[in-house]
Amino acid sequence: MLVMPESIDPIFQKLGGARFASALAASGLSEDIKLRLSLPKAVRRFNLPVRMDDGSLRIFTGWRLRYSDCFGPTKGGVRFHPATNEEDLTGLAFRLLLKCAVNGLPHGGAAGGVCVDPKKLSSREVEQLARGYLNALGEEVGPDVDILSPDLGTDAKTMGWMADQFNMTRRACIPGAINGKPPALGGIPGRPGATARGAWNVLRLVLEERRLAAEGLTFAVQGYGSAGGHLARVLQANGLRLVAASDSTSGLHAEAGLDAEAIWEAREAGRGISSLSLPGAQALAASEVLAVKADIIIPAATANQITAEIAARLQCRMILEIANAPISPDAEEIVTSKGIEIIPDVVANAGGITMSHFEWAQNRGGALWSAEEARSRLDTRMIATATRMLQVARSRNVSPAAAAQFLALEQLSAALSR
Ligand SMILES: NC(=O)c1ccc[n+]([C@@H]2O[C@H](COP(=O)([O-])OP(=O)(O)OC[C@H]3O[C@@H](n4cnc5c(N)ncnc54)[C@H](O)[C@@H]3O)[C@@H](O)[C@H]2O)c1
Repeated sequence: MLVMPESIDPIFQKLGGARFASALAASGLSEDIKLRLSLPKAVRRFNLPVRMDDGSLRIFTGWRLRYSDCFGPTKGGVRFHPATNEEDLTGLAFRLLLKCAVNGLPHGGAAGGVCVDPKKLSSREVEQLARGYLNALGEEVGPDVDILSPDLGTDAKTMGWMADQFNMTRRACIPGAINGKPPALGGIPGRPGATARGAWNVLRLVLEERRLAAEGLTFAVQGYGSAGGHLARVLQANGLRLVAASDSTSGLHAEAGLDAEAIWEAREAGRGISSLSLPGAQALAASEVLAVKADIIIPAATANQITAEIAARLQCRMILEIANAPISPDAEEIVTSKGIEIIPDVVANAGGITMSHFEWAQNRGGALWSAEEARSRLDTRMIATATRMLQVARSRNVSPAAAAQFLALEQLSAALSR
């Protein structure tokens, strides 16, 4: 694909959304750097044969997309999901690059996956696919090249198969190539709650900056999953009140407060929110949780959930972005025109990737960190990034969301000016 100067801006609109595109326009980045940034470093597509349990052969399509290794080896998830496609993976890898840039992580963004519904495969078939995926990457995977981690439809078990396959092909034990492994195989303790812990650190600093006491503030969570559910519990433990929550089954609303722990226990037991009846709570549609009256709204489900229609009905002071790009492009201006503060995804949800970076660093150093050590390092990094973001916002008189984009561009410019 030949990229002409006039076609660069639409590419960035698509890759990084309006927020990135407007920061880019104000950044004065050279045309050379824009050109370098406009295309991924490498895109691989492969066909993966799997011998099914019934003896038939099926071929699944997989991709690995490495956006840029300007900060270090690329790093990113591998998803096994029926909607996997190259365009979405390109956007994911680009946003991961921005996240590494803002958070000063020595990695470039990557994303990969296979177009498959793993729920329709047996465990043996998924194992074949995971091992086949790793084999297809050949030399383009490894702790100094590209590091794989779990994403939709993949978990610690899948990553364990890939790590085993990687070690077999290299005839060595090299744990730093695959992240999200079980702790017994070199995974990092404390990974599951890392995104929530990081987000709380960021929120705490933003509240301090705005001279708001956390105690007694109300919040609502859309997407009571690993990230959203952990975060609801952390916020409740710190004195905030959960007034609404939803998962894909339904939502609940209670002005006087919902018990974050009770909803988490139900989730852990495999029961959705629709199965719950909590004292004083009324049921409401999953997406309506975003429009309830609360100080902080936390979208933690999927992208583009805050549509223009929802944005017009928002009744909050702040949005803490846990899902990636949860505000649709046409809604962002409505949100900001209402004076609602956005705590941006690239900083708010970076606890997970930061902990994942620690797993790689721990594996390369050959040491095993304690959960306490990993958490304390996470706190230090998250506080440093959030503090920088707020300083830039103050000094440039822009929103924290814009400041985060400026920080990313500054880092990218320094790394790509050659
Ligand atoms: N888990 C992490 O460490 C992490 C880190 C960074 C970003 N994120 C982002 O946060 C989001 C959630 O990730 P997760 O790991 O918690 O996933 P998860 O699968 O554990 O949880 C997702 C939750 O969202 C719910 N959901 C899905 N669609 C919904 C809808 N339309 N309305 C309400 N609820 C809905 C699901 O029922 C589930 O409870 C994703 O966008 C992910 O990219 C997660």
